[in-house]
Amino acid sequence: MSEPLLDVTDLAVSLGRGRARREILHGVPLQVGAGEIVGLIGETGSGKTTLARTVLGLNRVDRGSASVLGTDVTRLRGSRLRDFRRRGTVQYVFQDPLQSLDPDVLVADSIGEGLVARGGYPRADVAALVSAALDLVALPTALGARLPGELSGGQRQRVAIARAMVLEPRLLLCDEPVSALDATNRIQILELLTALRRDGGLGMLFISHDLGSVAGITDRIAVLYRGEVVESGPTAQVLNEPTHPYTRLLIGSAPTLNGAGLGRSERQRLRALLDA
Ligand SMILES: Nc1ncnc2c1ncn2[C@@H]1O[C@H](COP(=O)(O)OP(=O)(O)OP(=O)(O)O)[C@@H](O)[C@H]1O
Repeated sequence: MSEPLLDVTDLAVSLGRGRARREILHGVPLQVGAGEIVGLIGETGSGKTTLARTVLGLNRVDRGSASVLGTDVTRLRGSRLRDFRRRGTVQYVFQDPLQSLDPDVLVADSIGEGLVARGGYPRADVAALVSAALDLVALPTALGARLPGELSGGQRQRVAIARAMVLEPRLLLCDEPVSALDATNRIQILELLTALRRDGGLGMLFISHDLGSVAGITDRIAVLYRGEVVESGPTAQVLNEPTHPYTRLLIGSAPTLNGAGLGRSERQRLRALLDA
């Protein structure tokens, strides 16, 4: 890999106030290269979203760094952080597209919002770029005249992706982007994300609790367990030769990945190993 798009080194983050404050990430390493899709897999509460939010500059860190194209986002404050966000180099796609789409704002205006905030685009250019972004996610321009509530779940997720892509990001943080979708939409959105990566140097961090849904599209996988990356490597290697009990448990719990799945006693044995 040449210089990584995202280079996270020894990242430690604490959250919460007062006596409830505790360390969530304990020295995490993670890299995403240009044109690469990296899966960040872990159970609920393992710290996946915390890591993504830190890459957006939303969390203070205890130690370590999170560099995007050589800029350590964790050190940016005030106007430098606002400039970084406005540039749109890193974009976030949520599990629930309604988190990024205002229900009272027309789809086209939602998609164009980031361009307007960036400034310097005549109205006609915004409209053309919004139309191109809708086309990129295989939606008709006419759909821009609707409200998010007038779309299907799959269409809404496409709009959320268009809203991210219109800013020509270099890195897309996809946080469980298909978890709320039915099987058909899930496959279509995964295909769309794979195509977006193919067409340029876009890197993606694909966050999921479900190894099965990311195995097919990721180049590499990092397994996050209780705030630590316990295993990482090329996807095939992680799937075929898992070294950590938690990874073995994940693979065993995804029957589509290994045929039969793990028996109950083997699952119990691995859980006991983890709890030891
Ligand atoms: N603002 C906050 N203040 C205190 N604790 C927090 C805060 N945000 C998250 N946490 C805690 O940090 C831990 C990690 O949360 P995070 O959302 O990063 O996990 P996750 O792996 O993304 O989980 P999920 O798959 O359920 O989204 C959890 O124990 C959560 O309760």
